[in-house]
Amino acid sequence: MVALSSYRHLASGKVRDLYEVDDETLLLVASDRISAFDHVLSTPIPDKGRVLTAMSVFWFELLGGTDVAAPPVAHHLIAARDERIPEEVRGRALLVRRLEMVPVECVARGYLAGSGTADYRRDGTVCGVPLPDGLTEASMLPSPIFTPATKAAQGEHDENVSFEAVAATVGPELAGALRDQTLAIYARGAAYAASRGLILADTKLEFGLSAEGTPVLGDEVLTPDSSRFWPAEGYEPGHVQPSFDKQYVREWLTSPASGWDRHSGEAPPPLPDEVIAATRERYIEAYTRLTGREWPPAV
Ligand SMILES: C[C@H](c1ccccc1)n1cc(-c2ncnc(N)c2C#N)cn1
Repeated sequence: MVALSSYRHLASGKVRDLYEVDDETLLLVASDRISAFDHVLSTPIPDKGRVLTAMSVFWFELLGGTDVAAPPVAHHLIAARDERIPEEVRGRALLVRRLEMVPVECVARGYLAGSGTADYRRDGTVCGVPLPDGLTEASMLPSPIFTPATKAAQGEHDENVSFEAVAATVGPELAGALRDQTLAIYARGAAYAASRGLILADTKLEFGLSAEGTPVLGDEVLTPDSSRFWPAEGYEPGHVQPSFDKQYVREWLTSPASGWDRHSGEAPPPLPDEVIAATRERYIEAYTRLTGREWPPAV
């Protein structure tokens, strides 16, 4: 049995780690860590890594399948079960093909939220895309838009950039292909989520390049960490929507019970057991509602 320590550690994000298995193969590990208000919390959410990994696998299979309605999406997933996946991370790690990653955060938005709302309020556009007057927080957009960003250093926010800036960086042909793939994947994810009573407000995808220079979907896909999921019941534009997965965490951290001031710059306090348990249940509910599969998945 191989140990995780036998793989070279390549990178760590807020809640994920990346290791080298061999020249062509990487191990993408999802931790149980959770971030909120730009802090990685000190209390993990049991099973969060496994649930989000299973969700990515579901989407890779759906998008990469031979569904006649849409061409299969090229992606980096090799295996979710493999003897090269160490026991200690089994179920929350994916064997993926090493790609030459494109340095663009490929974001699609069907609704106005987060930095999209801030940009819109400033000048009526998001990433240079003009939007109609009169939109508000959580408004549904006339049609989904591609709003790329450049990856910021850890702890900083990504910077929204125009399509033209992406074209200047990677060339107009690849920029167009990234936009088309991002919007196509968002559309399929949003339609599927809607059929399960969930709104996919936006998502962030990362791509690498095939030998022919075409986009290959990498990273995690359409998870609550890379996307905003809102319960369709209760959707109402005009205010920040409850996050499907992090609402309990956010409400407790901003309640007097936590004793924490989110604007203090101090680290948040540990979460109480009942918030941890309720959040774990929300991740499992997101998985079962989206996929229609039982939790835990059959081994
Ligand atoms: C942003 C993300 C990351 C994940 C986990 C921890 C820190 C960063 N990342 C993914 C790659 C990457 N590189 C080459 N081939 C690939 N197939 C992938 C993927 N996925 C590089 N960085």
